[in-house]
Amino acid sequence: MTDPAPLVEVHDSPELLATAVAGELLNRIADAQAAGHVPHISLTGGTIAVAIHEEVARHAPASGVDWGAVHVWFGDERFVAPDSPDRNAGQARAAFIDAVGVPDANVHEFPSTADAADVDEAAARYAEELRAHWPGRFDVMMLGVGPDGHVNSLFPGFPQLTATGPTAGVTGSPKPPPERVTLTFETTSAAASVWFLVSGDGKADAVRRALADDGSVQETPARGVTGQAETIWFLDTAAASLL
Ligand SMILES: O=C1O[C@H](COP(=O)(O)O)[C@@H](O)[C@H](O)[C@H]1O
Repeated sequence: MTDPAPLVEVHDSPELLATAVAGELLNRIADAQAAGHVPHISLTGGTIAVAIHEEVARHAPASGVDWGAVHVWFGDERFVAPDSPDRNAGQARAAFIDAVGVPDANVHEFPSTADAADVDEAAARYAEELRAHWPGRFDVMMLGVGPDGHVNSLFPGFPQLTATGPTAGVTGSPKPPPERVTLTFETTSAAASVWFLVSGDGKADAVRRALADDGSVQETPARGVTGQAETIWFLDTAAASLL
């Protein structure tokens, strides 16, 4: 079976993009729960992700979502202190997780520098977390995209692009902070729905390269992720300007 062709949805502003994605995410979670399923979602870090998370918090009360029956994962993490403002998990907690009340047992954070000696140990510990608590499928995986085409902490030309195993440690990241931990393509390939979230003209060329008929994953890592059921590119007009 071939993966379905990616869909592109363009919104007039980053704010409208954030509201639309948040609404769609709440609908997907509520629908999955109505069908008797416990959804597992994977979050991304980055600017537009925080705006989306804040919209999730704003619309959560009317959504009918049972936050006690949702599992939250992270696509990548900066390997920093637990209270560092750089932590993707800390940003997501502040934006919506703590406000909506997902139980701590269902929030699967990557280890921080307080929990692991180095990025490789942190990656191994997250792989163990996946083995223990993940059903082998994400309902929705949200992915920010860097101007260089990176997703999660999978950077152009870096060895993690061909790593085997579910997770990988990263050192010398071109985007600070330099030490990170990431899901690999082996794990991102288990997402039913992959949603790319991209805002701003600084990302327009990365979006163009990712959606072009040809090109390489080594140059544009975003080309390496597709959803089993759907792949949607949620863009604002600036990010879509070179399509
Ligand atoms: O460092 C990261 O960057 C990307 C994209 O972030 P953005 O601010 O350019 O939108 C993000 O997807 C990733 O999770 C994060 O660790």
